[in-house]
Amino acid sequence: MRKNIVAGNWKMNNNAEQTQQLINDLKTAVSGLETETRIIIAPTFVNLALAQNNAAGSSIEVAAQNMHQAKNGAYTGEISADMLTSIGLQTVILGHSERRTYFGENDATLTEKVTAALENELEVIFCFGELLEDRKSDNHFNVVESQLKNVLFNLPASSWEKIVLAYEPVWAIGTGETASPEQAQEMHAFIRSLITDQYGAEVASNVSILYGGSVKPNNAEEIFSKEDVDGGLIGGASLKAQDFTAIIKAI
Ligand SMILES: O=C(CO)COP(=O)(O)O
Repeated sequence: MRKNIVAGNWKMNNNAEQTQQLINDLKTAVSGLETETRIIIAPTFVNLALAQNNAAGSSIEVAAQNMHQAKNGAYTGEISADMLTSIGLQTVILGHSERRTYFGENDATLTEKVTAALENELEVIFCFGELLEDRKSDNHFNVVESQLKNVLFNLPASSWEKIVLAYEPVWAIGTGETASPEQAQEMHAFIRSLITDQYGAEVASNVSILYGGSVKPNNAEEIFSKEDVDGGLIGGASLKAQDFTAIIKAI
């Protein structure tokens, strides 16, 4: 079911003490909020169980930033879907551009990861988006279309209940440069039209499509006001309780 979501991707930030502190601050900040918006935070692997314990009883959900596609085995340093679900997690972020750029993840690996996550009944926040050169060469729609088709469009329609999309133009991540609300809406409408063509209007209208890339308290409201933008995946601004809360309130 399509829902507004504000998710914080903490990336490689916050040690155990900082994780506890930020969650405590967030809990206080969101406790009085009358909101239907789902609030998700994605701390680093080593602090997931701690975060899960700290967030218990609040409206804050905890997600992982990544997982390995194999069930288990000789993959030093990796984490499986089963390990995530075993500590009560329900959601994993997959396909972030930093994973693609620095760790060589591609459509083939991501297809395996999405399949493994869904087999373990994890919800997937699937990230994708074009590079600056793609946008400059007017190739951004083609890039996004192939990223979605190659990984997600072989899934059965029923799997889409467990998919959240996060459009993150790479040129807007951590740069302070956001897509304009119009650029975000244009791409989100295009994404929804692709899903309509492949799966029909019902599936398309039920998918939450988040925007990510330099969302801040001062631009969130305008971006979120667009019809096909169902919230955001927030990096830097999710590391401060006050900023993250302001973004949640902007929905
Ligand atoms: O990558 C992002 C979220 O996954 C966005 O990061 P910033 O909000 O820091 O640009």
